[in-house]
Amino acid sequence: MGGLIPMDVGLLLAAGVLSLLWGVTLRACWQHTYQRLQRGEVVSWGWLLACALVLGFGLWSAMLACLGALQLDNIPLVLPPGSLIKSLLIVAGLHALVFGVAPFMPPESKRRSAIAVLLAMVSTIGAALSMQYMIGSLHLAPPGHLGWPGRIGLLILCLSASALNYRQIGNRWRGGLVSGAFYGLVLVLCLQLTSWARPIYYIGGRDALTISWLAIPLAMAGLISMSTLLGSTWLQRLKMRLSSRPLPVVTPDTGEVEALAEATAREMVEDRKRRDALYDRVLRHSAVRFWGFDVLGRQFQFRGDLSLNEPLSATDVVINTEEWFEAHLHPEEAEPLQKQVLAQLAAKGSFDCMHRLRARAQEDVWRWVIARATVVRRDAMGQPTYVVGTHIDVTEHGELQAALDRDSRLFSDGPIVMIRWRFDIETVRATDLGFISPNIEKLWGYNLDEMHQFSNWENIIDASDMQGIGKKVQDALSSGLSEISHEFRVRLKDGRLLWHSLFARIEADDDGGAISGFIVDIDSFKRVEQRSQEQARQLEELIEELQRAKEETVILRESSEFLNSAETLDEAFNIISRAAYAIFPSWSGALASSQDNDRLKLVGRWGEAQEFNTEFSSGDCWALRRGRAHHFVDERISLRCRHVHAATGEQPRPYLCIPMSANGENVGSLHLMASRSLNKDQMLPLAQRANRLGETLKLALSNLRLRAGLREQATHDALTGLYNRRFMNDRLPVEIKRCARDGEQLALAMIDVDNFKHFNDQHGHDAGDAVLRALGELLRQRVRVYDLACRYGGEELALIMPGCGMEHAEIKLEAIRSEVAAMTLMFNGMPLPPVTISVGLAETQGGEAEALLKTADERLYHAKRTGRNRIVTRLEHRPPEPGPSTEAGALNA
Ligand SMILES: Nc1nc2c(ncn2[C@@H]2O[C@H](COP(=O)(O)OP(=O)(O)OP(=O)(O)O)[C@@H](O)[C@H]2O)c(=O)[nH]1
Repeated sequence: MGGLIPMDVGLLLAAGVLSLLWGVTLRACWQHTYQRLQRGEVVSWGWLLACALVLGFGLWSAMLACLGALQLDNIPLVLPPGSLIKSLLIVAGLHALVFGVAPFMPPESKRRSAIAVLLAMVSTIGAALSMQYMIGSLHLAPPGHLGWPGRIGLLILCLSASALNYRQIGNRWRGGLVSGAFYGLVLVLCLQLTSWARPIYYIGGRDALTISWLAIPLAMAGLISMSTLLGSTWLQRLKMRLSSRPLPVVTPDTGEVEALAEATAREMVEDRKRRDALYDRVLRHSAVRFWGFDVLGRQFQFRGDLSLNEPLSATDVVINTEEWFEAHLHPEEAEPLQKQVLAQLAAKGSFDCMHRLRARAQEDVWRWVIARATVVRRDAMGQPTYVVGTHIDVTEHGELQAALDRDSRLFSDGPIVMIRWRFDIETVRATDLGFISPNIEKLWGYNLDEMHQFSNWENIIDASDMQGIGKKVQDALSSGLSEISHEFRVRLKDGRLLWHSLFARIEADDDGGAISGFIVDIDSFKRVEQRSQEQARQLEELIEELQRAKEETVILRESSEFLNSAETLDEAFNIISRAAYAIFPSWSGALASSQDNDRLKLVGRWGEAQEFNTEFSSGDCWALRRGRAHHFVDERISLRCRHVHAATGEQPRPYLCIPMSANGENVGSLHLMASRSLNKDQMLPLAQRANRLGETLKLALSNLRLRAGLREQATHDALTGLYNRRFMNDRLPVEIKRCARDGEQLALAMIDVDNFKHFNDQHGHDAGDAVLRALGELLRQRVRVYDLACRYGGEELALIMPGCGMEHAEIKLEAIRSEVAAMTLMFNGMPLPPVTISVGLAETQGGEAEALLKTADERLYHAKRTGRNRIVTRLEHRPPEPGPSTEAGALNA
């Protein structure tokens, strides 16, 4: 260090120790002041004064250090050049430059720290330049120059001292090295500035003066910055003093001072208790506890209820971190929370976190807590040393949140669609969809944009269902009701059609109306309901069917009984038409009877069965062709009979055709026409019923035929179809008596074919039979309904004519005789010769049948004897006359 500082080891050590002591003092002063200010406590005037003095001393020393670096030995105002004290002061001042400024570096703000350092540098440089000017202008002597060995030695000295000092204060070697490096940099910069300034200084007084003007503002800036820092501290203190209660005036009397001090102390204790009580009450009701965490000591300090639901303790609780974690933290939370906290503590920078944890309230009772933390103290390297925070019990909030989440999930994911739309009061048409819950997309497949387009709703909700809702709204508005419910179908986006139900409230205001409510899917319920309704309907139908079947059975049984008693087909048809009308009450119908040549003719009609032709052949009806009931529903699925007609371009109503056969022979048919259109399913049970009717008719008609056949056989002659002799013998006395009772005559004609033996011999017995059949047919056709034509035996016939006298009987028989004589019969394709008949005619009124028969027979005999082919009404003796020229007559002649 040249001639300025002796390169003496003792001196260096002394300088180091002194600088160390001074730096520690300065640091302690300012740290104490700073911490008090941070806690909002009042800093005493003594501390402030001490800090100011130490800082001022440091600043002045810094200036001296700069001067020393400039080798300005001749500083007359301060100390003799080269003295030990001066040297020590120079080293101490340089060291103080860094540590004097350090307390003004708030740990939380790097920016403010940088500003403080900058200000210190500026002020130091300014002061040095300004001093250089002052001294230079006085002595005009070139300053000495500190060589590089001196500079390096000084730098090593400062680095060592600084590092030791910082280690002492901040307990960190790294911090010491950083601060020492900074210190050395400042020193080197000052020395370099001196070297640069020297040539300028030698130019002359005027230029030096120019530089001094530059130096003066720099020095002033340094002083102002220091004053500002000090002033702000003082102002803060003043502000805190003004806001606090004025301190009692201290009187010179010692006793009074003591009493006052005691009273003040008591008052302060009471005040502290009140504050604690208030603080505890607030804590108790706020479910908040405060805590502090000593990072280095790994201890928690709690202020408030440890378990969050037990009475608060006024005293603070200090507990080891691990113990607290074990005792109060949920096992699932401990590990992740520890990791999280340690990671945040290890990280540089701010520490402000919030997390949720489960803390033990009682044994097996856990409560959710939100923990918030912030760093309030850091070491010189900015690492957190003390963290404060709060624990807020959010269990209820958590439960509420969970409930809200559940509600929200129900709202957004649930099966209920919330909806609100506005509508026009007059038309009840929807005008605006105000709201629809977002779960609509999940439930119906349509997104919210699609739902907000009301025109799309026609595709989504059936028009009739929408009208139904509109009608409900209208009814509610007119009746003053405010609530509606309606079931309707929704077509989902995937095409499914599902039943939904709307439950809504109607509000009307000046702008129109609004409907708010919810829609739920009731499709499964609806389907079950529909199924049960369908089953109930089917059951009802079954019961109805059974009832109908029962009634039908009664009708059929009664009809069968009547049919069994019927003697003729006419009677049977009458019974059948009544039965059909009873079984098919709403149907119209027609009854057809078989005629000759496979033709059928309607013999009865009821209702409006105009579509059935009055005459048709059996081939026109599918039922007659197939021998079983036939039904027609419509042209697409059924075959229509030719005997059923309809207007051009139209098709007939559904109808049924039921054949009526007896012993394999069609005797007629029953035709029924529905009053309305039916489908196939509706028609099938009716067709079955018609089949049952057909089968019953078939049976009854067969019985009728059987009975008729037996009766015919018993009373009729098989060859001629005339009544037989037994019938005649039975009926003749009855008819004679009936006529006698009515006062009428009865005529009896005995008719015999002339020369029939010869005819048989000539043309064969079959030809003779044909003659007899033709005679029987002729008699049936020519006599009145109440006349009885009988075959008396062989070729002899008889005709009983009740209520008929001889005169009319003769006329009648004469006509028959003439017709027989003129009749030409064909047999085997060949004409047969004509035959004649002879007739014996007699009459009676109440006489005996035998006598009448005898008389008639005698007169027949007489006719034979008197020439045949004639009618004899009385016995008279006259010669026989030749008959007409017939083969029989010729033979007879
Ligand atoms: N083909 C046919 N012939 C019958 C039937 N019944 C009776 N005859 C015949 O009729 C004939 C009756 O003959 P007669 O009684 O001798 O009398 P006739 O030949 O008609 O002579 P007159 O009665 O005197 O004119 C007999 O030859 C019988 O066989 C019948 O049912 N069919």
